[in-house]
Parts: sequence; C-alpha cells; structure tokens
Amino acid sequence: MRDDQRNPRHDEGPACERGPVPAGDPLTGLLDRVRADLRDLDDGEPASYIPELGRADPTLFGLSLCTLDGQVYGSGDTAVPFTAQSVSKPFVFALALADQGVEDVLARVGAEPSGEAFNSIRLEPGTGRPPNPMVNAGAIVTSSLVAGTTPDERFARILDGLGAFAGRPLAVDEAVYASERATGDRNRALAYLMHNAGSLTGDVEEQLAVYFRQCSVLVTCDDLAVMHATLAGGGVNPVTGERVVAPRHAQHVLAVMATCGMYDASGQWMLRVGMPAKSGVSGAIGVALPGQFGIGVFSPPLEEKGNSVRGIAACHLLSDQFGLHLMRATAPERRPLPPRSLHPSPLRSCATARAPSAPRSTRTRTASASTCSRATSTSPPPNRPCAPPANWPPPSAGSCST
Ligand SMILES: NC(=O)CC[C@H](N)C(=O)O
Repeated sequence: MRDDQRNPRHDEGPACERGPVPAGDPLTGLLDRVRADLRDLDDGEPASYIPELGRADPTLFGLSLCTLDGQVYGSGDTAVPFTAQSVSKPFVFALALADQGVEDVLARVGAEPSGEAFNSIRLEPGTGRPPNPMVNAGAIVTSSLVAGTTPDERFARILDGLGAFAGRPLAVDEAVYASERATGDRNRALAYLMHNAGSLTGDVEEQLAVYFRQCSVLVTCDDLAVMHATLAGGGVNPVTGERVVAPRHAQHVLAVMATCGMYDASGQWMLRVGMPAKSGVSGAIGVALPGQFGIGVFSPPLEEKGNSVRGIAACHLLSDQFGLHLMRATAPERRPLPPRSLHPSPLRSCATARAPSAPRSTRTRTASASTCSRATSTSPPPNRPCAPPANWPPPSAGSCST
C-alpha cells in the first residue's frame, strides 16, 4: 500500500464512513485496545510472489466489526483499500451456489479440507475435482460457474455480487490484476491440469482472467465487516437490507469457511478461534459469527501459511476475551450482540442506533457526515440501554493466550 493511499482518519477522530459513533463508544474502545495490544507484533512479511502486493505498507492495521443491525465499528486503517485476494472466494462460491445450485457446484468442486497450502497442486483422484472452493484450484472453478455467457459478463456479475455483499459498488486494482496475471504461472498450471481432468471447462486463459480480476477487487476493512455480517445474517446485507443470497447458501458458505477457510491452518483456527473465517494474501481476514456479526481485519505481514500475523492475533484475542467460540457450551455468556429481540445489546449506545435500512441507492459512502450511510444517528429506540453494562469493556485484552 502506497503512502498516498494511507488513510489518516484514525488520527483525525471519528470517521465518516462509520457515521456518528460517539467518542467513548465501548465497542470502538475495545477494537482500539485490541489494535494497541498488537501494535508491537511485527513478525511476518507482506506477500511478494505477486510483485505488486510486495509494495504494501506493513504498518497498516485496521479492524472493523459490523453488527447484524448494520452498525459498523472500527479502529485504525479501516478505510484503506486493499485487494480482496482469497477473501473474495467465499462470496464467489455463494454466487456460484445461487446460480447453479449446490449439487451442480459440488459436482465440480469438493467440500473437504485439503490440509495443504492455498496453491497446492492436488486434485481428487478419479474425478479431478479440486478439494474445496477456498483453495486456488477450487476458486478458479467456482468463478467459472458464476452465471454469464462471456467472461466479461461473468466478471460483471462477480463485481456486482461482491458489491451487493459490501453494500457499495467496488472496483478493480488494475495494477495488482496485471501483476497477478503476469506472474500467475502456478495458477495457470493448476487451471490447465483441471481442464485436462474435465473439472474446468471453457477457455483456460479466459477463466483465469476472471479469477485474477476477482482477486484484485478493492475492499476495505469496513467492507469486509459488512460482507461477513451479510453471511452471518443468512444472506441479507444488514446495511442495505438487500437479500444477496439465500439463507441456505449463506449457511453452506459458512460451513466451508469453517472447515477450509484458513487453508492448512483451518483446524488450528477452528480449535483456537472457533469462527468461520477466510484469509487472503493481501493481509486480510474476514470472520463471520452466525447470527451475530462480521469482522474485517487488515494487516499485510503474513505468516508462513499466507495468513495475516496481526489478523490472526486480533481474532484470537476477540474470541478469547468474549467467549465467541462456536463450540462454547456456555453460549449465553457469549457477551457481544445477543439477539435484539431477546436482550438489549450491550454494544449499542443510544446515540449509535441506526435508522431502518434505506434503499441501497441512498447508501453511498461520501466524505460528508450528513450523507454517511452506515450508521445514521437517530433518536434512541424505545427500551434500549443508554449506557454500556458495568463489565463493558472487559479488562485489558492482554496477550493472546492460545
Ligand atoms: N491466498 C490467497 O489470497 C491467494 C490468492 C491469490 N490471488 C493467488 O491466486 O495466489
């Protein structure tokens, strides 16, 4: 990430895109503290096998969370654009499911963890299917299954679909696309192998171009939080109110993220963090806690498996501190975000209550506070708490214990 793309807003106070979340808001304070606790964690390096990604600023660090009532909270570099890379894969899988149905998609790509690296060259013996839609081979196939009679049409559907998940129109980073296309011989090899095996049909170079463009779509941490909240909410974007995919397709996607989303670190991730997630080599991680919220984290330095070092640590901290693990038997103690209909949420203050969803066309994000879309302030809704509970925020997050 170049200096001119860096967003200074964290130093400038509350950001427009999040709307008028007031100073001292407890959840923003919590996200600030997680970032502060991890600021000195400087292991890893940005990916460089795609040369353009090697230019990323390793100090960038953003953390956003979107609740199922469409409130977006964030800390740090939450509005800095970066390419989605593999974080695009679950959403394109969702679009393929919507366009082809689950059986036809699963006939072409498996749903089993590979236990191998994201770019591993291993197809299912006998069928030639890639193991799952979260590794490169599987994602090349799922992107070829999105509806469209030409590659341009198919990519237009992908770009529109990713935008519907994010709640705003998205664009491609042409420099990253060109860099990836010029150097993507491993993906090219995988695609030709799958074409030979019959699991990838059509013109291989055209299919690859769609996949490379999909990986080069620009998003922000705030976008990732909204996109994952859309999956967590069963396919409805909580900011725009738009149904993007069917509930069962959102469920299928979350299931595959839970088992395969962190590649050969997926088992450890599920054991320690316990939430469906997807990482990308730009340094992004998206997390969805079903029925609760979506998280977006961005920090370019990666560990050896291609996952963001600070992103992993931030998710560990959040999961540990708030008992977010899906397998936790004492689920009622999962503190953040109890269903609105059952309890007042401890994470919302009166001043941050959001107005009912406006039509998507009115939800453009601009630099003017008066047109901020994601968290329009209103008068307090009835029966809502005006102050966070006494135990909120919890004691300092400390270091990651898992
Ligand atoms: N893990 C990733 O984010 C990999 C995506 C990258 N575009 C690739 O194909 O290698």
